[in-house]
Amino acid sequence: MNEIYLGYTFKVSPKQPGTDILIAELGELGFESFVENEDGVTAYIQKNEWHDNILEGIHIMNSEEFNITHTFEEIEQVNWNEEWEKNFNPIVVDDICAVRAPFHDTFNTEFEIVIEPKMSFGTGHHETTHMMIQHILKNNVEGKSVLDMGCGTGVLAILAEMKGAKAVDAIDIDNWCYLNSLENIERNNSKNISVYEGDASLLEGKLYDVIIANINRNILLNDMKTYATCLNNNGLLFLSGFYKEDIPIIENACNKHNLMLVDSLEKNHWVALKFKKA
Ligand SMILES: C[S@@+](CC[C@H](N)C(=O)[O-])C[C@H]1O[C@@H](n2cnc3c(N)ncnc32)[C@H](O)[C@@H]1O
Repeated sequence: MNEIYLGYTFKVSPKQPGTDILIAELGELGFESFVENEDGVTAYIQKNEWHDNILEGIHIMNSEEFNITHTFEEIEQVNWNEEWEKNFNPIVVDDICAVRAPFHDTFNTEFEIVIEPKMSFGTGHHETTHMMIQHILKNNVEGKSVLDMGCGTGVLAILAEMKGAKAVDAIDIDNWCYLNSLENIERNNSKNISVYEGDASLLEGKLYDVIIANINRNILLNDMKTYATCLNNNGLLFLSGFYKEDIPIIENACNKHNLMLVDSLEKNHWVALKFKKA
C-alpha cells in the first residue's frame, strides 16, 4: 500500500456514541481505516478520494450535542500493521468464541478465529461484529448454505464455516477486504468458503439458507430485494450496521419481502436483527 493518505485525528466529546456516529459518516465519504484512541479516532482517506470540503457533509460535526475538533496530516506511507497491532486486543464473545491476532496467546474457547485485520473492518471489537458473532453462535448453521455479504476480514464467514455450514460465499466490494478475507480464510484453514470481490450484482441466480449482512443502513435498504430473492423459504437473514432508530425503516423494507423480525440484539445504540423468510 504505497498510496498517499490523509490522516484526520478527531477529538470527540462525549466520546460515545459520538465516535461511532462519526466513523459511520466518515465511512460513507470514503474514509477507509479508523484507529480509535482515548479522545476519539484517527481516520484515514486516500488522497485521490479526498477533496477540500470533505468534512462539510458530516452532520455530527454541526450537532450541538457533540464537540468535535480535528487536526490532519498527509502521510506518505502508513505502517498499517503497526497501527492495528497497537490497537487490537483479543476478544471473547459469550465465553464461546475468541477472535485474536496471530501474535496473541491461544484461548480455550470452543471457537477461536485468528484474524490479521490490517485495514479491513471486522476484528470483533465493533459492536456490530460482536453482535453478529452472537447471532451466529445462537443459531444452527450446520449443513446450510451461507452468504456473508460485506465480509470485511471474513470473520463471520469463518465462524459460520467452523459451526458446520456446508458452503459459504463471502463477498466484499473492497479489494483490500477481499484480499484480507482470502488470507484469513487460509490462516483459519477454512475449506468451504469462496470469496468474491463485488456487490449484490454477483448474487443473480444464487440461493442461500442463511444470509449475513453487516454493512450500513442505505446499502441494506438498497439491496434488500436481492437478499430476499436469494433466500430460501424459512431462511434466516441477519442484518447489522445501523442504529436502533433505523429499526422501523429496515423492518418495513424486510416485511415487504416476507421477511419477519424474530430476534434483535442491541449494543451501544447499534443493533443486529434476525429475520425469517415466511
Ligand atoms: C461494517 S463492515 C462489516 C465487516 C464484517 N462482516 C464484520 O461483521 O465485521 C462492512 C463491509 O461491507 C463492505 N461493503 C460496503 N458496501 C458493500 C456492498 N455494496 N456490497 C458488498 N460489500 C460492501 C465494506 O467494504 C466493509 O468491509
